[in-house]
Amino acid sequence: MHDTIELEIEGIAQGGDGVGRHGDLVVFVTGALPGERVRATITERHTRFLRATVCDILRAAPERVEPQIKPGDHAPWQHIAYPAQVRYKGIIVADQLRKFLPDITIPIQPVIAAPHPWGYRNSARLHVDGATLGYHAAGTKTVVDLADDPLLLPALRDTLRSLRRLAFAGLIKEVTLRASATYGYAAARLSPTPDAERHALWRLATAWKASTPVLAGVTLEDEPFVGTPFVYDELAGVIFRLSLGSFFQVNHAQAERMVAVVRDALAPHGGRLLDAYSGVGSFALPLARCYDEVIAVEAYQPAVEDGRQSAIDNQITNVQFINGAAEHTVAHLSGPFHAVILDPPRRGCHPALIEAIIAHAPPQIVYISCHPGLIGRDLAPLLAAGYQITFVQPVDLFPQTPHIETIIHLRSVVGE
Ligand SMILES: C[S@@+](CC[C@H](N)C(=O)[O-])C[C@H]1O[C@@H](n2cnc3c(N)ncnc32)[C@H](O)[C@@H]1O
Repeated sequence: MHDTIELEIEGIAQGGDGVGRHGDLVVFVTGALPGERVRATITERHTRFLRATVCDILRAAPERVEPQIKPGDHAPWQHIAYPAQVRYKGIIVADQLRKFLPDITIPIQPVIAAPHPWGYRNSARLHVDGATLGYHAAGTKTVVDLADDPLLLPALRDTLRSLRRLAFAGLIKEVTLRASATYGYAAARLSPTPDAERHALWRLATAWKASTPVLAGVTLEDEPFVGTPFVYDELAGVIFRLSLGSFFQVNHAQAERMVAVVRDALAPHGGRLLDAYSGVGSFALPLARCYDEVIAVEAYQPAVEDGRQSAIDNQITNVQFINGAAEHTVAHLSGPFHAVILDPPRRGCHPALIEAIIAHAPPQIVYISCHPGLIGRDLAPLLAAGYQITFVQPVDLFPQTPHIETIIHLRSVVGE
């Protein structure tokens, strides 16, 4: 039997929970908003804090709205009006920076809000359990059926609707979808169950493609299977070839804005740019015209192949893609670099990469974080090496969720 407590919610935490107090303890309450009084069920007890989940809202905040998706794990902030989501994301970034860098006054720009708070996602990864097709419930492997997902672009909603009409049970355990935001079509990747027969999978993929006008192809894992294995999408004036497994920002409109922010931040351009964790070259290729040479380092081979092919397709000749782990590769590159972009995955930058960047001593660095809690850890050695933050620009790539993308520009003040 879990205990319940009543409390006032006074703040918002990294990760999206409301924050209140119970006696001397801080309480992180999932589903609660600042300004609310709630009754909450305690789910975890620690020495200095508790975790809890809202069970009754005794006084609702004016920002609270009716959720669109039930159950709601897939869009954990959908109960917050969109302008308040944007405001809270700004507060979270500011709090995290203050926590890790308390002695530095940091200019934080207002969060760039998304133009479409719903219907923006260009990719999805769904799981299959028997005849249930859906997403994992938060922190579990339980597959929750979501008849329709309003976070997705229309091409993905159509593609999923037609898959639901087919007999996929027992054949597949996972489906990855990618849509082209520019051209309005999709491709899919199936992960088969161990017992699935190839011919049965082929019949499923063929029937799915034939009954879905916007579905251009289906791969079996990474193997081309039916139709095209690629999606083409245009970003910042470059047409990208995208394999199903390559990273590409899920929110196309906001990805355009990110490229513009990074390009403007790095002006004046010229010389050599290093794009570490480059993916398919979402920054490297659009910025190629601003530099004499761009070196893009990426660990995932299919993304490197996509990047190289996109460079050829777009007649970009001054970008070199290197397939390798950035932490092993960058130290061996010959410099100088006039600017560096660091856009690591959620776990942040490898310390060996930060060391290698410091050794190259580029005058400017753009660090892009998708985890505000790690910004301080990754930036501390750069600040100690003589870089200063010139500005911080949060961008909302993930409406209806507490995830935040933050662009940080640093300039070397060594020798100034
Ligand atoms: C957040 S994504 C950024 C990709 C790209 N900058 C973009 O905006 O599309 C991080 C990328 O880092 C790659 N990656 C992960 N670990 C890596 C490593 N150790 N070295 C190089 N690349 C890595 C991932 O495959 C992914 O493409």
